[in-house]
Amino acid sequence: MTGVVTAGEIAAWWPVPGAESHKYTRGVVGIDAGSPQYPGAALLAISGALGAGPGMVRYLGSAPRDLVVGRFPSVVLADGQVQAVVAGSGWGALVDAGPRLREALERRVPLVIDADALRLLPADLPAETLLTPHAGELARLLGVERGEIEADPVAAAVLAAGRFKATVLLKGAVQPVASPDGSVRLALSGPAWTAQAGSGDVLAGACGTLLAAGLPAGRAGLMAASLQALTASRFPGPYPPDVQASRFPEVVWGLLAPDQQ
Ligand SMILES: NC(=O)C1=CN([C@@H]2O[C@H](COP(=O)(O)OP(=O)(O)OC[C@H]3O[C@@H](n4cnc5c(N)ncnc54)[C@H](O)[C@@H]3O)[C@@H](O)[C@H]2O)[C@@H](O)CC1
Ligand SMILES: Nc1ncnc2c1ncn2[C@@H]1O[C@H](COP(=O)(O)OP(=O)(O)O)[C@@H](O)[C@H]1O
Repeated sequence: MTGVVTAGEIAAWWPVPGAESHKYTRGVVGIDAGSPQYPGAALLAISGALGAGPGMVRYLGSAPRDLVVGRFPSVVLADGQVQAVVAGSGWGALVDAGPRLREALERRVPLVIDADALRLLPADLPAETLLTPHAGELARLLGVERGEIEADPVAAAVLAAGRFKATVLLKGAVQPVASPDGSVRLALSGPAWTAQAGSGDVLAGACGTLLAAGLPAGRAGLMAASLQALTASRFPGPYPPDVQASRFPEVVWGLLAPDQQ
């Protein structure tokens, strides 16, 4: 049986800062998303990362830097220590994905591998790697038709996690998170308002923040996907994905302190 994660589990796992916390202990997430071809993907991934409550976001990608700090002044452009990296969203054809992914791997921290970085997975992925394909990307990775993935997303996620020895969050209407040991859980589901260009980039950013906070990849995937779904349930309507991400904190607070809502 495949269990659905509960709101209570998400609240219990949420990384709440303590009195002694500082930005580096809360977790620094490096975002290598976006490019001159897809600059918006950088902003979307950053909006998702910030909405999940990181200690710091470093921008490591190739989108125009003025665009990034003009929109998000808390983002640090200087390279340095990170505890997790999000790689691949919006790289497009202008980023040389092989060297770029190797650079991310050389940091030896947990990774979210999304979108264009999923085209060239190395044989040995680090522990706590989270792959975030949609059905089209997973079909390409497994060399099967997309319909096969959509017919049984849970089986497809389990197959992929075993094959790539990494945790797999398969995006879509039903969102299984499968681990290499064969276990699988479903994220909470939400309305299909989230099915819009850029929601995946937001989700990757949120996953990165939770990995940087030290959560195992499976929990990070379940928490971030559920947070996005819960936000779309609480704030239904055609909000763009970065606006949805800006409401994440209210939803997190609702999980942590339900009686104060
Ligand atoms: N504002 C931006 O800058 C955005 C940039 N994006 C970037 O755009 C590039 C292309 O991404 P795409 O995903 O469109 O293209 P891909 O070429 O990776 O995938 C397209 C194929 O997958 C199928 N597919 C797409 N989404 C699916 C889903 N959720 N379920 C099932 N099948 C699906 C499509 O039917 C198509 O066959 C990536 O680099 C991506 O990160 C997108 O994330 C959208 C927003
Ligand atoms: N039917 C649906 N119901 C709810 N959420 C959905 C549905 N379809 C897709 N999503 C969400 O939309 C996002 C789509 O991601 P993706 O296809 O990678 O988009 P993009 O690359 O354009 O950002 C994911 O976050 C997924 O959770």
